[in-house]
Amino acid sequence: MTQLTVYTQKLPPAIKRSQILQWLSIQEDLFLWENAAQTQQLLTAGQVLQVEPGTIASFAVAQDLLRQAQASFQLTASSTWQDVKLVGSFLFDSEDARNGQWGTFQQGIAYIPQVSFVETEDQWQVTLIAADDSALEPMMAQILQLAELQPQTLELGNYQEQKTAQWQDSVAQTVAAIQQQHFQKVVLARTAMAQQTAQVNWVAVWLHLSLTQPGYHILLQTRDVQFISITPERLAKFLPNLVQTGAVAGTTANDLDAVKAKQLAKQLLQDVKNRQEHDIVVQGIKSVLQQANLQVQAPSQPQILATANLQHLWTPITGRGLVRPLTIIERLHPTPALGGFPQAQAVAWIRKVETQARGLFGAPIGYLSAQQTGEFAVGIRSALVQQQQLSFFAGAGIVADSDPVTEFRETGAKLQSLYQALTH
Ligand SMILES: C=C(O[C@@H]1C=C(C(=O)O)C=C[C@H]1O)C(=O)O
Repeated sequence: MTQLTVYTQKLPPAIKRSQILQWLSIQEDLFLWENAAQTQQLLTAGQVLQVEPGTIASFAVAQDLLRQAQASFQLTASSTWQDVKLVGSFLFDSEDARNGQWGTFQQGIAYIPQVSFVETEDQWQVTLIAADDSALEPMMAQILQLAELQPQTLELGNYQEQKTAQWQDSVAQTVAAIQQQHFQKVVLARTAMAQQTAQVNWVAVWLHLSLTQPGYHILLQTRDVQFISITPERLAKFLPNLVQTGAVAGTTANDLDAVKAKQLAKQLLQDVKNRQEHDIVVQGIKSVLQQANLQVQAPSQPQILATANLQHLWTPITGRGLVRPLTIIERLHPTPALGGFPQAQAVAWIRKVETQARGLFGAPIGYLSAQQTGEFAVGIRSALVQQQQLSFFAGAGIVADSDPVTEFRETGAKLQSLYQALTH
């Protein structure tokens, strides 16, 4: 095997993000990521090290890719292991036999990209992993000459949500199972479909989301299949000896009128059912961190996390100590915000009552450097795009006193989040 070297350099200040995006839009295998605070961006193209074909991108396989990278890549004076990143998305439930419905993404996806652009604190840098750096200067020259990419919205038709009666029945069945004490909480997902009526540049759509929507902005594209998300939810951010995670669960509407929005937030903070739903997630996450021997800190009361059309209860949670990122992710996922509690029983129930495989929906999506720093979000407010067809997914936490009609409305609003954001 040719020796691969990690070349990192600062970008010339004249290069604009919209030119990088223009260049990316003519590349293959894209991973575009921007955090919710818009302080970090990671935009990548190509793959240099990937999971063997036919193998599930499990947490162990991902860890092994990073190990292989460290064993075989060479650094230069200006690059560090921080510049070598694994990107991708794991599966929500790798045991679901129906994941084949997700085509290109049926095994999840994890790889080390060939070219990565990273922005931290207003400074862009590029990393190329290759046999030599001869491609780097021509690439910079090409990007500098490109026009700025303009944002694009999507034209969608034939929007159809999963049938009401069928879904409300599954909520009622779940409530009954909870009342019989099989589990305390289960998150049930609902789907919607729509057709793209015009061709679009997905990088330009991602740019539109980045310019108009709160939350993370994530696009995964491989062989003309896309997974796109504007999730508000962090699964975990990893810094040396620190993991920052949190519980996002409990939902109400948002409102353009600030007074009304505040009123809705106040009601949500006082709502017994939502607080209970939220608390199950807080306890679930805390106990995972404690079992990993981390020192856990969290405020005793939730705060509000707002998206364009919704408001959620949110409790930030940190763990300090010896952090092994992929082990933490493996244990956290799915948190009771997406699976339920207890975890194994909830996931088995989801597999039984939901009509489709979740694939990447609700799964950890993000990046991790060879220095074990990085961040994973929870892939909600998301859609899979296959041959002009978009499949949207949304879930709601079901507890003992959930009402099927209210939960139906909540999933409807969540399904609408990305639909509205893509088309307006
Ligand atoms: C499952 C989703 O959202 C999750 C469930 C929530 C809830 O039940 O209140 C809130 C935020 C998310 O953790 C989704 O948006 O699809």
